[in-house]
Amino acid sequence: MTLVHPTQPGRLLHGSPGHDLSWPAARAAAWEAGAHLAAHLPGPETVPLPAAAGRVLAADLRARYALPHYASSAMDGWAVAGPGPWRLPPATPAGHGEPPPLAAGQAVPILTGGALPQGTTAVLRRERGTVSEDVLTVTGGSALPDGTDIRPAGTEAGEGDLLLPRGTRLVPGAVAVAAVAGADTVPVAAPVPVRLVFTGDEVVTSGIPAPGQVRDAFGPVLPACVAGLGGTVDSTARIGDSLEATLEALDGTAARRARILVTTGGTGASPADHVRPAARALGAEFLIDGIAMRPGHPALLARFPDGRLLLALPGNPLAALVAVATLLEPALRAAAGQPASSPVPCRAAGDAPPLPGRHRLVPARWIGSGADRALAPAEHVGSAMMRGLALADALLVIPPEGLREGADACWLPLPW
Ligand SMILES: Nc1nc2c(c(=O)[nH]1)N[C@H]1C(S)=C(S)[C@@H](COP(=O)(O)OP(=O)(O)OC[C@H]3O[C@@H](n4cnc5c(N)ncnc54)[C@H](O)[C@@H]3O)O[C@H]1N2
Ligand code: MOO
Repeated sequence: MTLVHPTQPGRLLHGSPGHDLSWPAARAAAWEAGAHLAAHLPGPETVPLPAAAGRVLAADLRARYALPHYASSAMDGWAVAGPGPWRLPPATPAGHGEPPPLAAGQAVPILTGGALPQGTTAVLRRERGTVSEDVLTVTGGSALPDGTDIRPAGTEAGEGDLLLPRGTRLVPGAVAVAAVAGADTVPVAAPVPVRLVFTGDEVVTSGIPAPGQVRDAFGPVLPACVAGLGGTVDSTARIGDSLEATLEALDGTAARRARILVTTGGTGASPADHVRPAARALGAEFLIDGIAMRPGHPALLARFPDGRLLLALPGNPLAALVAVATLLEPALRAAAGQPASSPVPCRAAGDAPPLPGRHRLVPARWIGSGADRALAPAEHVGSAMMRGLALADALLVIPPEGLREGADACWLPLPW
């Protein structure tokens, strides 16, 4: 099976392809640019826990007490002491309060999560017990080993255990563990304000596009990508293909509030493409001026004199999202105080011919299982196509020398 076609002969590339940065070097440079930005952002702030979702933790979070902090019941039923049968106190309702101690041969009703009385040796779950005249027995008479359905204190964490390292993005599970561990407020990294600028006279945002028009693939998705990587969308703009509009979009009041500007389209060298000329006119330093990768080679990373980063994504939708995974992911993660991510080793399903000097990133899906698990490139993965990416599990990274069926390869997570 052939994964991708080799370079079409005679295909023109933007700029001077010999100067495109290699894909690994581009990722490293994007990380460095983000880390440089982070060093110039305001320090961490403390926010109430309910406002912390999506933010990045600025200090290690430790358990303020053992989890659970008291021995508790894992089931609704009875706390029992010693071997049965057990005598029940008359008409004691199950509750969550501190119960009186149990002597051997006694039992008391208990609820899931309830504190166990001192002396408890096991919990008998409701459906396994029979009560007759205040005497409780195990239904069917089987034994109840000590420790059954007891959650001992500290089984999940001891007091002071590290639960979330600094740099963790506070996804719902992380917020929940912070809450159960006793956090009321958390220190989070300063927000990284991002401005999104969508270019293109031909781009329409609703309905059926006329011939020559395209439906905007980026407006509905880039905010989610930015949030998923730890950034905050501060403003958005939609502009036509003019230099004046591009200059204003990159340097107006809203643009100056942002620390990272992300543009879509207009990265080429045609008279309708204004991102590079505008960046140059504004004195930007080009950190990455094209990447030796496919798709997405015209992507650009530049720094304005005031330190703001410009990340220019190519207009072709798959190219743009591959550039998000290649550049925005490391840059924004670094700026937001998260650790670097690295490509993950895997096996590739199928062959890919060499493409000298260029990495290829292909939307791919997992096939097989166990030792046969491998990433197989999806269909519909042309640079202007979204169908393959839509159902992909990952981006398969094909090195310039290509891949043989079953060869060791690596993958990048999708940037959301
Ligand atoms: N002569 C050459 N032409 C092109 C080259 C080349 O090397 N030489 N490279 C091609 C590659 S690769 C890419 S990628 C694109 C990059 O184009 P631009 O960044 O300048 O983007 P545009 O020209 O504005 O648009 C390209 C394409 O993408 C569509 N587009 C733009 N915005 C959106 C959007 N919001 N949603 C969906 N689609 C969008 C646009 O309509 C065009 O079809 O250049 C190639 N050309
Ligand atoms: O290779 Mo372009 O960057 O078509 O997508």
